[in-house]
Amino acid sequence: MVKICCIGAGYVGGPTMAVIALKCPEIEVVVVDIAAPRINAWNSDHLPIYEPGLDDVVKQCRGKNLFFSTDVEKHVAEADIVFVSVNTPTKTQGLGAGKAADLTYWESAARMIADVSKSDKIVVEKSTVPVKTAEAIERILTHNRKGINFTILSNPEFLAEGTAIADLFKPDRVLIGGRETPEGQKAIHSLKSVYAHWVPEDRILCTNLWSAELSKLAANAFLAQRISSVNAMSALCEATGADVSQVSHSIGTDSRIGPKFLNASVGFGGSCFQKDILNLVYICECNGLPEVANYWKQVIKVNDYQKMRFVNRVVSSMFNTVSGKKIAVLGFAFKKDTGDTRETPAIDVCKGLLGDKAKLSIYDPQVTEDQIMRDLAMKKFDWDHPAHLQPLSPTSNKQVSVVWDAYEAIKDAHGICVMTEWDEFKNLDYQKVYDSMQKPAFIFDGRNVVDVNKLREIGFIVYSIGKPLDSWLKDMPAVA
Ligand SMILES: NC(=O)C1=CN([C@@H]2O[C@H](COP(=O)(O)OP(=O)(O)OC[C@H]3O[C@@H](n4cnc5c(N)ncnc54)[C@H](O)[C@@H]3O)[C@@H](O)[C@H]2O)C=CC1
Ligand SMILES: O=C(O)[C@H]1O[C@H](OP(=O)(O)OP(=O)(O)OC[C@H]2O[C@@H](n3ccc(=O)[nH]c3=O)[C@H](O)[C@@H]2O)[C@H](O)[C@@H](O)[C@@H]1O
Repeated sequence: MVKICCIGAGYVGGPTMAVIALKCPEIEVVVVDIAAPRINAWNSDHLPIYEPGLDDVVKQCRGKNLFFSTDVEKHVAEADIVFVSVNTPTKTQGLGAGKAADLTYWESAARMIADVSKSDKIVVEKSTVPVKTAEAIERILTHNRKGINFTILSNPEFLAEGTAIADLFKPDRVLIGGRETPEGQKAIHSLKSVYAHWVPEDRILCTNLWSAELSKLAANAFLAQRISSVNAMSALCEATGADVSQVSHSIGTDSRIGPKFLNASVGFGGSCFQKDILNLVYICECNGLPEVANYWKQVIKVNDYQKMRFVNRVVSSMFNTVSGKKIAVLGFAFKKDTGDTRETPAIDVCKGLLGDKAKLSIYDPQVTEDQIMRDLAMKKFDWDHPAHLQPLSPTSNKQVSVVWDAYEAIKDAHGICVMTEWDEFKNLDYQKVYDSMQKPAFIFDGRNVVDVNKLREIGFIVYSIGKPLDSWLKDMPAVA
């Protein structure tokens, strides 16, 4: 029986391995992690991450050919294929701070693999890593060699949160990069045969190691760039009376551009876009390509601009101050159908409003009070480390309350900020909402989910990203 071990039971390791176990009943899959609470949760009825369809997949194979364990060394030693799906945060100190990837967790995983191995292994980079990481990992693995052969492959993951199971069941492509040597090609073939259980062969792309590593960074950079491009247009739409949804639709029907990833928003969030682009920028700088670095840096700058533009809209619309005013924040996750808050734009928007002394009442159907308080207190980039290395208790904030119902959050508020596109925010009883608020009642829609005309009829002053401005907002500066 082929044995697979995955180091890192997170958003990628957990769902990816669960799907491999489901589709390959003859393969034993063990997911290991240093974080005991995470492993305990994977072994319980309350999985550590919320992902539609995941519970069902885990229930079907857990205890049969899918296992979760903290016994990292034992399972790595027994495995034929070791996936490494650990954190690769942005460095906060030293060389490359604020940009370069921190490979501490990857390096310690590689050293451990080298130490405990007693048989040949294929080591698979699942984490997103800087191009050429495989070279460094190979050195660590082979330096400690006791006659054992390690073959390294790059197999970056392209799933998106909220649709992880659907993405894994039917991926646009699976990418496998390896050395162009007989051993490298043999390892590619072995990994390919795992995915071939359910992925059509023409969707399994095989490249050299560096192309696979770079393709992952390039894919995220291109996706994020589309959002920054449409968000840049949204600012121009507001200034000119054009409607960004109409512009997106018009350009998206051009088959060369395509309709996806053209939704203007308060800004992109999530654990990877910013981190991976910063990493790309750093690699370009290190390779003496400052113009290329600056080109990609602009994608992040526009994203930061979009979040600040939103805060400034809120404050300037509400008579240039939100001090002491209750603002309801609807949604905190970085997108719908996930409880993940990593780099969510809601953090920057909330911090901006708190800076102007607003009182926030936050509601998200999947995010706990504990998590929100942690996020609002955490330093930039600190979230991307294993749980046991993060601050233990969240700092309470008197200006923030977290509630478990949208209407409760909204009651007596001066304004509403929609931060996540949860479906339930489309279907609120907005007449009831309006009646329960202070007047004038403002709604700032950072996700373009509300029916602007209907809300204006009720009496709301509505701001929607990139839409023709409410007459109330027309004379207000876009950036206060
Ligand atoms: N979250 C996502 O949607 C995607 C993430 N990625 C990449 O995948 C990698 C993992 O991301 P996530 O799963 O989101 O992170 P995560 O933080 O959810 O999971 C990483 C896990 O690795 C564990 N870990 C760290 N060092 C370890 C070690 N030495 N031994 C055992 N366990 C260790 C941590 O305790 C943590 O549970 C990152 O490189 C990320 O850029 C790629 C595609 C999608
Ligand atoms: O490497 C990763 O971590 C993953 O990053 C993204 O996936 P994810 O961050 O989970 O979610 P996306 O659907 O890409 O959304 C990212 C952010 O962009 C925002 N977004 C997305 C699309 C859009 O049109 N407009 C927009 O503002 C979302 O609201 C969200 O805040 C990529 O889509 C995945 O392919 C990749 O594997």
